[in-house]
Amino acid sequence: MKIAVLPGDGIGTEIVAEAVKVLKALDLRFELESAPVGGAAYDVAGHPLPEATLKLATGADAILFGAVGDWKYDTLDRPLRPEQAILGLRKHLGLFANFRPAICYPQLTHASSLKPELVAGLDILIVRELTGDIYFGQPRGRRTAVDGHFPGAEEAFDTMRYSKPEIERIAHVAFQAARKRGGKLTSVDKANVLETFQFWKDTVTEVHAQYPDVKLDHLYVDNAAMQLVKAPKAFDVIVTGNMFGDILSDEAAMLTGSIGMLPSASLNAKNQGLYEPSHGSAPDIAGKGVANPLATILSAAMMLRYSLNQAEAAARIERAVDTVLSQGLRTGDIWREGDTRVGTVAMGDAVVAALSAQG
Ligand SMILES: NC(=O)c1ccc[n+]([C@@H]2O[C@H](COP(=O)([O-])OP(=O)(O)OC[C@H]3O[C@@H](n4cnc5c(N)ncnc54)[C@H](O)[C@@H]3O)[C@@H](O)[C@H]2O)c1
Ligand SMILES: CC(C)[C@H](C(=O)O)[C@@H](O)C(=O)O
Ligand SMILES: [Mg+2]
Repeated sequence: MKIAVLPGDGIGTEIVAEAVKVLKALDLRFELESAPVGGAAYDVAGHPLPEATLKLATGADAILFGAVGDWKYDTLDRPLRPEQAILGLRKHLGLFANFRPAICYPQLTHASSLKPELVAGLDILIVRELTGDIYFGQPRGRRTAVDGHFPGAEEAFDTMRYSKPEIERIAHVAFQAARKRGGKLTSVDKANVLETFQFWKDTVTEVHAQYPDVKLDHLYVDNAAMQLVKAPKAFDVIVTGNMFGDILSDEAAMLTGSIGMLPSASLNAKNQGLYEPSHGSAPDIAGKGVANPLATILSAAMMLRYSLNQAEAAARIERAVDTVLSQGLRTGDIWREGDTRVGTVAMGDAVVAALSAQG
């Protein structure tokens, strides 16, 4: 089993180091090989996704990814910015199915942005389509407007588009996930305004015919954003497009206590996967040793389960995370009065200690 380790920049290097430590503490045989990506790769190789990094990722059984991006690269041409590395990996590897589970650990109900009773027992799954939508639609660019409110003015444009097979395959993934869970799927769209999302809604409805055991409902994205903070436990699985999924998953993260708690898995048709926390490189806290590594550690657990066929080892990591939270250990983002505040490394060490205590 070969794991490509791509820490990236910002807190990426700090959090991935902890996840690697946890993986090495398991009694498993795998080969870990690291490569620079994002700003770190731009700094040494002049490109955020160098050929060698892409080759390593392509040949690996799974990829453990940290985070990329920093405001200091914002003046670069778009193709050279760190974020293009993660977008490029998703596109090159066909990682269309992104799973973002928002689980509120019982120990963290008081760290949630919502009242504890609204999030106690929360366990929802966002299935985000990851290789289409306005993120990748062509054409895009800048030009002189020939019509619109200001003809003759400079304008910028992107294209929102989804093909039927793209919607069908993510719908199948989501229905199957819902079938294994609570049997309820909510498709989130903006069909009242956008043709792309009327097509999305129609297509998801058609695919539903193959999953009569799953209850399907549809919500407009603005209502979904509101319902997520009003009654998040009413959801089970949410399926949505690339951009809405990006936004709703950050919102859902705060229900669990912090964006530092939300792992993710991005899978392709061959079940090859890239595993990364849902958050970014957090330039505001990078280098300070305070970032929460648990989303990355939990992403490593998802990697063991989904790509490496090691469900038992995955469960061990999840139990170890539960243990450190029960011990009252908290990084700053989830710390509340009475908890023990720890840094990134101490949190990783505690997870390793909890693993060895399992025997
Ligand atoms: N997949 C990725 O690599 C990814 C994801 C999101 C954003 N980004 C990029 O990251 C950069 C920063 O973006 P942003 O600030 O909008 O989002 P961000 O997710 O990096 O940070 C948002 C806020 O959450 C906090 N935060 C994030 N992760 C944390 C953790 N593990 N522990 C504690 N606090 C944490 C940060 O300190 C910040 O206050 C941008 O360049 C953005 O494009 C990359
Ligand atoms: C960094 C950025 C391109 C990325 C996205 O928008 O998909 C991030 O926000 C995420 O959620 O993984
Ligand atoms: Mg995001």
